[in-house]
Amino acid sequence: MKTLFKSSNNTTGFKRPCRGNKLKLRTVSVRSTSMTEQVDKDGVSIRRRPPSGGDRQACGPFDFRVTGLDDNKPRNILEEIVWWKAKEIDYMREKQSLALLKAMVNSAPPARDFKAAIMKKAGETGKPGLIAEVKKASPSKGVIQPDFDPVRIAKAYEEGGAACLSVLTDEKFFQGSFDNLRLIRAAGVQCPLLCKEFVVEAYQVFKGRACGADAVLLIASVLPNQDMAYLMKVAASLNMQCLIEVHSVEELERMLLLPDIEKNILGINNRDLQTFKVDLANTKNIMDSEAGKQVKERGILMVGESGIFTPDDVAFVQNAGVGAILVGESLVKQGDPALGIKQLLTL
Ligand SMILES: O=C(O)c1ccccc1NCC(=O)[C@H](O)[C@H](O)COP(=O)(O)O
Repeated sequence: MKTLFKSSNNTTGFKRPCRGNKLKLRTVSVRSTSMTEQVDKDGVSIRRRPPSGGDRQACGPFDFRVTGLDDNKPRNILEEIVWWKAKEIDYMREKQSLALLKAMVNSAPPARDFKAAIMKKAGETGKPGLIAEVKKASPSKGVIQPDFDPVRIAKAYEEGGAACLSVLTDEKFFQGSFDNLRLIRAAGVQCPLLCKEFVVEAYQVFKGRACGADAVLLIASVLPNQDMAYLMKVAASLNMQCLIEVHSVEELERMLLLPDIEKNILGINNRDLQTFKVDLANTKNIMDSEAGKQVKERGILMVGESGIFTPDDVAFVQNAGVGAILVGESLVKQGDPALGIKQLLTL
């Protein structure tokens, strides 16, 4: 895929131009307001790296700055996050090799069944299975919970009736960490854990498993089908499941072409990452589409993600056809997150 190099002053760059250079416009009409976004030939809207490489380039022993890189800025927050990941993974790999992670994975307790935990809870309560998110901060809201103790919050979520937990591991944009995953698992929390990371490489999946994750997030706007299928295989080889996130009908159609999609879970994100606007109608519109009907016929478990604050919101996405919900902000900011879950799900 990509070929990273270190230049003479140790900055990181890319030898190959971004495949996202050949972009076309697509009108996404599933939201209440239609919007236009750029997608490449694989249907991917997020460019994985700056189109002209890093701001410094290397050629043999020389190192030079490329000027006039007007399109070399991230177009939205997801692009900014993904571009940062290349550097972050390099740094992580220097501190902890893949070989070391593999050894940790081999001696880790087995992964738990994420999907089964959701279905079990949903069956018991008649409500969508809750994936409660351990989230300190976000690019859209800044710090959400200043008094952030990940283990206390995770235990409260479990006590309140969450089926599974989502643990944000991104440090720069969400103030999360892989350590939080490890600490929550080590504290004896029984709910299966989702590694909520912006995955672009297999290394991150191994890292998540080594820290105790049972499932991992993969985002359709970031990963073309070939990469998605590869990362799903990596996760399956570690007995992990994937939460595959879409935000449009087109992305859902593309994901439905993937082998073994039924063994995993599909999520619809209600947050528009260009504007940060959250609209629960995104879940309904996608579920009402032809692709949404196929999802129901094929019995694929769907998750409504983001912007769920009230029992009415839960009812709205449940009526739209999802079997699970992913909730962060509305629970994590409460003094008593266990009570927050009971009130949200009216248990
Ligand atoms: O939450 C953000 O601001 C955000 C920005 C950029 C990329 C992803 C983002 N959120 C990730 C999520 O999917 C949410 O944390 C998750 O769905 C929970 O959402 P919420 O209940 O609204 O906190």
